[in-house]
Amino acid sequence: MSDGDIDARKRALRGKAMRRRDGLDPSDRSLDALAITRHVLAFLPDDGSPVAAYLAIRSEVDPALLVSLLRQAGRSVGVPAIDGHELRFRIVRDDGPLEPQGFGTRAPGSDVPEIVPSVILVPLLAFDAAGRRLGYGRGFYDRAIARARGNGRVLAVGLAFASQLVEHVPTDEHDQTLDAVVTENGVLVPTAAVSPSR
Ligand SMILES: Nc1nc2c(c(=O)[nH]1)N(C=O)[C@@H](CNc1ccc(C(=O)N[C@@H](CCC(=O)O)C(=O)O)cc1)CN2
Ligand SMILES: Nc1ncnc2c1ncn2[C@@H]1O[C@H](COP(=O)(O)OP(=O)(O)OP(=O)(O)O)[C@@H](O)[C@H]1O
Repeated sequence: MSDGDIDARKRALRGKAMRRRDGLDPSDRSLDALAITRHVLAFLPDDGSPVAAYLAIRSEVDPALLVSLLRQAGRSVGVPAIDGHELRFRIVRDDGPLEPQGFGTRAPGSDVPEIVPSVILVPLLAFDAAGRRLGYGRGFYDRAIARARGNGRVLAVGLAFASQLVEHVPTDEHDQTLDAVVTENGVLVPTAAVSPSR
């Protein structure tokens, strides 16, 4: 299958997955985010290492409570800022100013120090049981995860509502598979053998 076909399949799934997630009831989303927070806290290595989270947009799983609990536990937490084609994870501070980043996202400015995360919490539109993930289609997270993996051990953990699970996410060679996906139902650790996607 050509890359063009994969891109077209991704685009079709992206639209469908966005509509499905946007259609979830907001109070269900809040309750599910609470359950996801509990599952993540039980699952993450309790080693005080830095964690990359994100500032939720649209109907994403909102990790805000998780971020404050991790910070209260003394961990550095970063959120993504776009720097050219790369994401930098800048430290979250109380009431620190945020700059608009496009697509409704905001981030701490370039004066704010970066973290090198040992865990990256990843937003997504759809995932499958093998840990394949679909994002907004700019490849930012694929590049960030690939770079972090190139520099050492990192756990890429998707945060998702269980209803975002699909049969199969089409992938190309750039796509990074998640080490785990946490939903309101618990932690999904993908089975080792990831079958070829095409
Ligand atoms: N909460 C959150 N923060 C995040 C991400 C995310 O997925 N979720 N990102 C994960 O990557 C990065 C931001 N991703 C972006 C993705 C697309 C565009 C963008 O401008 N997209 C379109 C506009 C489309 C539209 O408005 O409908 C464009 O190409 O012009 C900007 C940022 C970093 N921060
Ligand atoms: N490591 C990489 N190097 C170069 N290009 C890449 C890399 N990763 C992804 N891309 C390119 O970025 C574009 C978007 O990728 P893709 O559709 O996989 O994004 P996504 O996973 O849906 O979104 P995101 O990672 O931004 O949340 C594709 O054209 C892909 O080829």
